[in-house]
Amino acid sequence: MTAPASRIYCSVDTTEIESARRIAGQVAGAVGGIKLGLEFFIAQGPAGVRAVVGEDGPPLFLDLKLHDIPNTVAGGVRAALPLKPAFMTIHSAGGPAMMRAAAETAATAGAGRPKILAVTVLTSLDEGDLGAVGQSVPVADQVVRLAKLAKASGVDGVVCSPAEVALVRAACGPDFILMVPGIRPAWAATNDQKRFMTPAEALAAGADHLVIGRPITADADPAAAARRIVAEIEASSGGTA
Ligand SMILES: O=c1ccn([C@@H]2O[C@H](COP(=O)(O)O)[C@@H](O)[C@H]2O)c(=O)[nH]1
Repeated sequence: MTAPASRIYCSVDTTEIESARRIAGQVAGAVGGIKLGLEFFIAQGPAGVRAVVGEDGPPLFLDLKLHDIPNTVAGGVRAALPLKPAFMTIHSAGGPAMMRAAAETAATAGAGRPKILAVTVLTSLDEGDLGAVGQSVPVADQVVRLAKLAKASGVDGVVCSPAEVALVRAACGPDFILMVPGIRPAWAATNDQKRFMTPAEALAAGADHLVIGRPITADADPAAAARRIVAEIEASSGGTA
């Protein structure tokens, strides 16, 4: 079984390069990679990303959640290829042609291509929120529906909450990548996350990777928080995680 630390992407949500570099340095070795998303990318762009992860830095999860017409999303993926992200995100709600365009564009980068992950239903949403946007279905049904569509559209995996991991795994098979935010240790604030579980619960359900931000980055000692999470995972799995 892969070491738990290597399965954690620390979400560094800040507008500041120095703060991002500091956190990335603090958690190095205690997590497997760094996730940079909209907040950082809008403020600092590709040069900021390079300043944080560099050429030989930790694996990069570039979480830009692209959602546009196929040609525009393909262009966004193409423009990101020089950053060599391990993972990139698009929204599954963009539809099959958009997802296929993203996957085909990523494939042009060859063996080191980014894996394309399709966001299903954001972990900050519950059934009431889905109803408000006209999707009056159980959240789990919608997540599984979008995950199957994503798989059929050629992407590498999805972003889903821990609550749907087992269902998506059963529907999409062992090789489909499940990147899972909405992770909250029992001692952490839930913030704006509505569908969440502990790190150990998410891994036991079948998650491949965990996305963890504020429980680590808002802690006075991010490295200690990351190590505490890894220790809790190891303890819960009896050392087999
Ligand atoms: O459904 C989703 C998709 C992406 N995210 C991102 O993950 C992190 C979570 O950060 P926390 O501080 O651990 O809540 C954040 O960057 C989101 O943009 C998500 O939470 N849910």
